[in-house]
Amino acid sequence: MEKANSTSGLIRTKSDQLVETIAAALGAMRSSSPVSSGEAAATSGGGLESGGGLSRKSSRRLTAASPGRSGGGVGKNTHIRKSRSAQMKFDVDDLNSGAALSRASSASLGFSFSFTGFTVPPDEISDMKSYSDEEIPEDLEAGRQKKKLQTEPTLPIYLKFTDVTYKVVLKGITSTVERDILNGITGCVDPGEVLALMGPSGSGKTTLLSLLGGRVRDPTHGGSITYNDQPYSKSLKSRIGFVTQDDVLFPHLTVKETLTYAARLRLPRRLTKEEKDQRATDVIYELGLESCQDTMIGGSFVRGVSGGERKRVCIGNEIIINPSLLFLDEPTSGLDSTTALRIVDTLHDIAEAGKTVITTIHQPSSRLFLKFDKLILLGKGSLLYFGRASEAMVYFASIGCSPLIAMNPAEFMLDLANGNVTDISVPSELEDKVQLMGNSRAETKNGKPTPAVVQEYLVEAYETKVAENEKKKLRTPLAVDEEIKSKICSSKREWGASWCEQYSILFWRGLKERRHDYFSWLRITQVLATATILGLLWWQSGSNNPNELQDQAGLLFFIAVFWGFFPVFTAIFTFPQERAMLSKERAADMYRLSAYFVARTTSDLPLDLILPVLFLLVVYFMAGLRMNVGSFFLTIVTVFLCIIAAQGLGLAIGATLMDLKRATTLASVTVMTFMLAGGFFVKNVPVFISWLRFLSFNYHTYKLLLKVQYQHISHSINGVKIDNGYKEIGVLVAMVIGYRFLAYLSLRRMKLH
Ligand SMILES: Nc1ncnc2c1ncn2[C@@H]1O[C@H](COP(=O)(O)OP(=O)(O)OP(=O)(O)O)[C@@H](O)[C@H]1O
Repeated sequence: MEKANSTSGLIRTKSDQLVETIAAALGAMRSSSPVSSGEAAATSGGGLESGGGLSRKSSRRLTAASPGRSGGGVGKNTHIRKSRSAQMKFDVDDLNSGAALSRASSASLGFSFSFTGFTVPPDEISDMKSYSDEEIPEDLEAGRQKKKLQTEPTLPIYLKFTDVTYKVVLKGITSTVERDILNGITGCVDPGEVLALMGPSGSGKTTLLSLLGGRVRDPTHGGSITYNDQPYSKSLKSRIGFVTQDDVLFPHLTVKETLTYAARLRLPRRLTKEEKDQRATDVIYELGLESCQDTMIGGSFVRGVSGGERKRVCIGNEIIINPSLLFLDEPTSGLDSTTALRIVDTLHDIAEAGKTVITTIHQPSSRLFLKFDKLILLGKGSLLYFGRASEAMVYFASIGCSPLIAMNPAEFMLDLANGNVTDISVPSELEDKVQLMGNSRAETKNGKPTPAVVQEYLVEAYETKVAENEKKKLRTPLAVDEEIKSKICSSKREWGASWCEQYSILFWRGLKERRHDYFSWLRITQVLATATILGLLWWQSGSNNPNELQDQAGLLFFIAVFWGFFPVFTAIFTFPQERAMLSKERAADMYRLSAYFVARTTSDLPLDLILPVLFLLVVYFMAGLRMNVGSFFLTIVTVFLCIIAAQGLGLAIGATLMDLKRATTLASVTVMTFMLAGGFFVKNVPVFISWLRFLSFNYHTYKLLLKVQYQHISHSINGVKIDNGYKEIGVLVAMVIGYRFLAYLSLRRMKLH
């Protein structure tokens, strides 16, 4: 209480002291700001209610004085008192930045505007909710007591981008069209700042974010993007955190498992496993995920954590590496305003620790908007505003665009960027233009300019009034330490774990993620049911005469086909299904592709090998196949070889096509061809197509199974010659390796694309 009193005392004293300075500052501002003289004149009568234009420091002071964030005791109506007194608390810098102009221009429109959204009329103030200490909402209280993540200092990175352009080539049936996605975007962001990229859907936010985050290594983009005045290099990958728009997470892992595996893979090797696990725990507490840490992430078909929690896990996955630069693509989309606020608060804490944070945002609430330091407003790929978020309204007022009714600043700017000027005053310049042109190109039904005309005006206004100034500011050379320079320029990658550790982590992660598939009763029932039906159909079949032999050979051929067919169709899903995760993790240099590939292909083996054993245990004895241990064991080995070879083919098809529809089509044609060429249906294959047999794993498996069962009876069964079997084993082993190598190469190629 004492603290609160002394704080408000300080505020009063400071504001009193500032009163004189304000008048002088306003005078200075009138001459330096791009705002029209009429609006500047209004400033003097604007009053001091607005909090607009608060700098990062001062906006933080304002936040600190709001309920829930306040450390001191608060009494009845203190919320209002504090907000208002905090609004009184601005520096000369803030004034110079034009904060007062915002008030002036809005006051001139008959209402007073503040960056907390709307300024509430005095008679409504008494109705506003205030909090006593006991009443502080749980969520805010949790945020207040949130444990801060302790991390070592990171390399501060100053991100600068000048005249960034990007175009795509759209190939039609008859022609090729080039489409500009970004047209000369310029801006910068310092360590400790949060830059928001705002704009309507399709305005180019994600594209710009991806370019800045080094995710689009497309040489066709123009302009320059530098990190501490150095171009992008591979070593930056481990200093960049990138939270994508879609939550790419494993649905069956728990929150804790997800973050722990990320920590073990991504944190530097010098940290022990315990330290890495501790970091994961710290992040869980930092993001307030402790209550759901043992809950599965969930997905479309699995119930899991909530959308907000999932988003926080995605952020956790990136902040766990203590990145210097953190990029986020719409981290608050689809979340309620309190959860969104909590996420943006977290981003602020991250920035406060010296990191550079860039986030795209769709339609922030006014409370969220207040929290951004810098803002880029995009409209159809063009820059409509770059500068301090708190000065955006002042800027738009200066070019004659102001809200006519109380409006969330973000909503106002998005309307403008969309060219929608309903409830927005347009400059006389633009009105004149509409009247002069007076045609359908410039005018809509209600006499308002068309979106295209508004857009054109905004781009032009920014280019003529602000762009050059901003560019000059960017040109200020930044003193970069040589050591820092070398760290950024280095193209050496730093893996968080050795190859073997990566393999082991990925192997166990794969087992955990697919543990439900492993013990899927459906699969087990399917295999056992097929085995039982086969056993009944071939019940105690013999091999004493050619007819019996032919029947039994049919069973052996079916076994070869069955265990060639299933593995192909399960393996083709492997890489297409994990494509998003693989791209995300490889883009962050989490592991070597070879470690992932070997781990992914071996973590499925235990189940793939258990199922055929179960199958053969049923079929072998029910069908009365050759009764000795050696034959049973060799039958199992033969089926194993067939499974691993067929899996290789499935992996290769999946990895090459990376599209399930095309992959299943190709796989079904291939499997059918191999089955037909397998030596059971056609004995006299024409010479010109006989080579097809040698590609068929069914043929080699069938031959080996015949050899195991009947080598003591005959040298030729059912038209198939039985020899020593080495050739078949050699071909199957070559297929096991060859198809996998092909799959690996395809994955590498996918990365290059
Ligand atoms: N590779 C591409 N090929 C064709 N068009 C593209 C490509 N990449 C981006 N675009 C187009 O560029 C525009 C900007 O896309 P971008 O994803 O950056 O927009 P956005 O502002 O992030 O949108 P949203 O808010 O809806 O996510 C869109 O119209 C999109 O269709």
